[in-house]
Amino acid sequence: MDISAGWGLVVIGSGPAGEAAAMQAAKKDLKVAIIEEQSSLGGNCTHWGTIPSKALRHQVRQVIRTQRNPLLRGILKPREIRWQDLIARTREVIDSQVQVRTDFYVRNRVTVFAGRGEILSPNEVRVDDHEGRQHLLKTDNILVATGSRPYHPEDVDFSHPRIYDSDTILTMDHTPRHILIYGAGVIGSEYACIFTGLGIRVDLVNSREHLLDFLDTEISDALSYHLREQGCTIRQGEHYKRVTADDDGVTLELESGKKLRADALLWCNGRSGNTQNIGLENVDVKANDRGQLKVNERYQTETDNLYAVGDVVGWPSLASASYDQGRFCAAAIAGDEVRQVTDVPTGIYTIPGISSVGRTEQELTEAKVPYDVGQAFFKNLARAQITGERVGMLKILFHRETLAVLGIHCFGYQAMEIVHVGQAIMRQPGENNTLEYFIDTTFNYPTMAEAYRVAAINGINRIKR
Ligand SMILES: Cc1cc2nc3c(=O)[nH]c(=O)nc-3n(C[C@H](O)[C@H](O)[C@H](O)COP(=O)(O)OP(=O)(O)OC[C@H]3O[C@@H](n4cnc5c(N)ncnc54)[C@H](O)[C@@H]3O)c2cc1C
Ligand SMILES: NC(=O)c1ccc[n+]([C@@H]2O[C@H](COP(=O)([O-])OP(=O)(O)OC[C@H]3O[C@@H](n4cnc5c(N)ncnc54)[C@H](O)[C@@H]3O)[C@@H](O)[C@H]2O)c1
Repeated sequence: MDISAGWGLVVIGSGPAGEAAAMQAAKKDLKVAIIEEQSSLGGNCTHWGTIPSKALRHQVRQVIRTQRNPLLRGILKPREIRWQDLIARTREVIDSQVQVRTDFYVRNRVTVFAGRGEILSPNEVRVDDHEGRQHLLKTDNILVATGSRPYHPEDVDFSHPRIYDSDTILTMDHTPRHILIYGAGVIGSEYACIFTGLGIRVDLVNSREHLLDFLDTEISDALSYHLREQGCTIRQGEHYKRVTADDDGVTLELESGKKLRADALLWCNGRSGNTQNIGLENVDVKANDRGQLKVNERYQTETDNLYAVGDVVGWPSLASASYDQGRFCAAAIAGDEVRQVTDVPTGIYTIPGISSVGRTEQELTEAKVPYDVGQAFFKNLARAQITGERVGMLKILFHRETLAVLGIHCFGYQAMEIVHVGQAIMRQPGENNTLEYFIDTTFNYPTMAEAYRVAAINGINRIKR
């Protein structure tokens, strides 16, 4: 075994959380090693989650836009597009991301171990590398950034070639005409839009009563409406009883007695933290029943120099937040101020997309906050008319007396980008957080961001009536 000592931080996992922590620790002059068991860096985010799903969505949006454009309509037939071809283009994006990320480690002199990491004690990690060698790393601190994987109930046969999860769907070598999606969380809803955009029949089965019920109700209803309009059948409040598959397709039997049959099934119901066989028993740390670790405000587990960030600690389980958690954790290890990730915006890449930050109307009503609403409908904006992206709205929730912005909820073209304009104002201290900013500031024209001025004027007019 190859033994090395003097490491300041050993990171297990090279997703957004591990990468950001490794870079931050290196900037703080710690001697850093990172261990990754996949054949290239970037984590599940780059290889199986965020990046491939967003690259697929982008291509499908281009197809949809082509269909809407009278000059281009007919050039492309969505039903003739092969899933494998979309995946091939997606691979190009993944490869570019891997290259960029690999360079970060080289430039910041972080040592990469390609293999599986296992914690032996609070100061020792063993690596079983891909060449069959073993390395023992002696370190002051260990960071678990092992991410998550799709949750697999035991009674569903995921080895069957017609049953997929959000990882294996990227290896599907045929283009189904009809797909069942079980689980209408963020992953299920995003993939439902990707498949309906390709003209594939989708049955989206939701175990809850409303789609994405943590969202503003109007926006969640608008998403249901648009998904249905695009040909997706949404079945709410349904639970699976049995999944059976054969050479020709899959049957999903529901507890309500319904039997749904299609060419393939995509299972999108939940994720589990990757904490199995990483040596937690050697440091007296236990994961919960979803494989997640409990951490304090410094991202520290019950063992002093053992830290955890990213999906493995549960909420919010987003790449966006994982980058910040990794950075904040490494800074705290290096002795900087302790910072936590809060006020995370929601960015859901359905078609149309959804984004929000701050509180919802339901939450403000429950908390008895005197608020009002300013709205802008995209169909009235010049930019939306030019691009033909007329579906959507921006809703600003603000305090009726102080005019402080309390929540931004956006649905439609560029929603995930324009939410940040409102977020920047919401983050201003005291009286600087004001709806009036959008009225007193000149915005470029014609832009989607103009929606802020329209919505703010609409809101002010309501309270001055
Ligand atoms: C389909 C899908 C779409 C998503 N879309 C978005 C989105 O649009 N926006 C967003 O913000 N988030 C999105 N997410 C969530 C986001 O991908 C995750 O929150 C993010 O990947 C978590 O980062 P992480 O660093 O914790 O771990 P991961 O990205 O899961 O990476 C963990 C890494 O650790 C490695 N590892 C595990 N165990 C070991 C071990 N013992 N030794 C060595 N290496 C190990 C794994 O191989 C993996 O590479 C999406 C997720 C999915 C599944
Ligand atoms: N655009 C985005 O931000 C984006 C896109 C895709 C995924 N994600 C993230 O990926 C995560 C997974 O999303 P999802 O749609 O699969 O599921 P979800 O988190 O919405 O959960 C779906 C259902 O599965 C249950 N569940 C979750 N984990 C379980 C487990 N380990 N065991 C048993 N039941 C479990 C949940 O209670 C829920 O009823 C979310 O945290 C989401 O934030 C984000």
